[in-house]
Amino acid sequence: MSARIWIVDDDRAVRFVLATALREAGHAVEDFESAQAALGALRTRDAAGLPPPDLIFTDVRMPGDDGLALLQRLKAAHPQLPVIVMSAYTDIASTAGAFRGGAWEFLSKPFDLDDAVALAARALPAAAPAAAPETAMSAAPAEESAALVGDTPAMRTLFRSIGRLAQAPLAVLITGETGTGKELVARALHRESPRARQPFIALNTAAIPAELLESELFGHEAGAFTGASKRHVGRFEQAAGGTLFLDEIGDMPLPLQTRLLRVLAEGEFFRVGGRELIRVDVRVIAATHQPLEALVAAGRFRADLLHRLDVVRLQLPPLRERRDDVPRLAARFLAVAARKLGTPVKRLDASALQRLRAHTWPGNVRELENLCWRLAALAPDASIGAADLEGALRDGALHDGALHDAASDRGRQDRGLRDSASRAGGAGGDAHPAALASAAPEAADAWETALAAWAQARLASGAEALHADARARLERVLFDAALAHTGGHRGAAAARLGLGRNTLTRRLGPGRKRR
Ligand SMILES: Nc1ncnc2c1ncn2[C@@H]1O[C@H](COP(=O)(O)OP(=O)(O)OP(=O)(O)O)[C@@H](O)[C@H]1O
Repeated sequence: MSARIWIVDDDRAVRFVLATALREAGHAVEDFESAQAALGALRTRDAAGLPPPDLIFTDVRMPGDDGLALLQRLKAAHPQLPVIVMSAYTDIASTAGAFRGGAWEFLSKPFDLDDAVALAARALPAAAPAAAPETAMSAAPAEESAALVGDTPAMRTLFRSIGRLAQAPLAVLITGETGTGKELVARALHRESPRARQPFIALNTAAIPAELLESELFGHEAGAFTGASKRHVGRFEQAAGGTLFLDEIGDMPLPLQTRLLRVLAEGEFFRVGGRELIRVDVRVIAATHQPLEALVAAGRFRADLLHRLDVVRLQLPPLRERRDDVPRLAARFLAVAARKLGTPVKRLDASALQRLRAHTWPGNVRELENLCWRLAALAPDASIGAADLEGALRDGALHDGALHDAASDRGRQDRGLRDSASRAGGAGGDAHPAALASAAPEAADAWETALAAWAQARLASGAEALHADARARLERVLFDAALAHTGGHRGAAAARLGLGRNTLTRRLGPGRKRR
């Protein structure tokens, strides 16, 4: 099919090669070196009663009006006109900006000419009506939008998908190994969506004890169960109007899966112990490092829930499949670490980069991030060589669980620690899990993660007197464990705990049976 296609780009070489390829494909092509020139030509056609071109390719960064401003004007005058936005800047802010403005497709530069011609062929008959530009624009500054680092083909494809998906209110399932950036992607989807000004609420299903999960998700009324002294607003309600990110969805207990499915289908629910029907508009983004199909086959995950969550799937590639991103990720992490540690920025020399390229990264980007923090804190010189890496990689393997299959659990623990550190506020927010783990290896124990999650949940729900509550729970667990160990013998249990017998007895309270 022959069509009238315009190309707008200040780069003459791009105009030339693209126009030539499109002409060879049988199209009538005109090219313009600026947005103003193209708009002038469009006005002339409009005035003469001639139809607009069938398709426009435009670059983003050009002197004068940029491609996104051009897109806006084109869409205002001719909403049906398909526009393909081209750019070397494939960050999420650019791709999302293009799709938000109504772009038909985003073409990363440099591109393959055959791909560009094929894209044009698809755009011409398909020419779907463009989405109206959203009024609720992202409030995030460009720098923050670029938080997801990557320039490999896999990441460019991902950024394009994020830019496109952010506009659609579809359920998204993010899959990928631990540490590949699933949560970061979920945040980007939210930040670039029309919901950006509403809350983004994350819940790590694996980090919350199963018995607390239901009330965490849906809230509870005062008196709903022992210990529920006040009404608690669940994550669904907290996320009203925004996005709820359910991480490690594969770990959700089956009964709760059933409840979640019903809520997703009906858009309404009762708080635990409540009678008031709560309606909320929430976009759910789920993530998992587990093969959910296999869990379905094993009867551990509901097939119908999978279908509801898995409307669109984003598969994040492991770092070993995009090793070209390692240097820029490392540079970013070293810079961030230096800023937070207040030290000069360190750099990896060629030998170090080569060594990192050879690494298999079982802990993915998180492993690299932790390594960079260790190096920022511990490497002796500003220039980091391959020799400096050996110790750090070895430590990392131990701390990140990279030598074992524990990478995913460790990842969760790291995050639990970081969350609790950052919620502690002030300088604590800058403490990095790797630094904490190096200082006190036992700090990464799972129970601290669970405690952090519990504390966060309680704080989020407005609970007070947390310390007393936590201490009571800690003691109960410790006492029970020690008593179980000593066959219920209080004296022996107290001795093992390093407490006096009377202290133990007093703290156990009158309700406990003696031995
Ligand atoms: N492309 C990226 N650019 C910059 N930082 C990244 C990128 N991907 C991941 N990270 C960083 O790596 C760490 C792990 O990312 P994230 O928590 O999103 O991974 P995840 O896949 O959700 O992990 P898990 O499966 O363990 O929950 C985070 O600190 C995140 O900021």
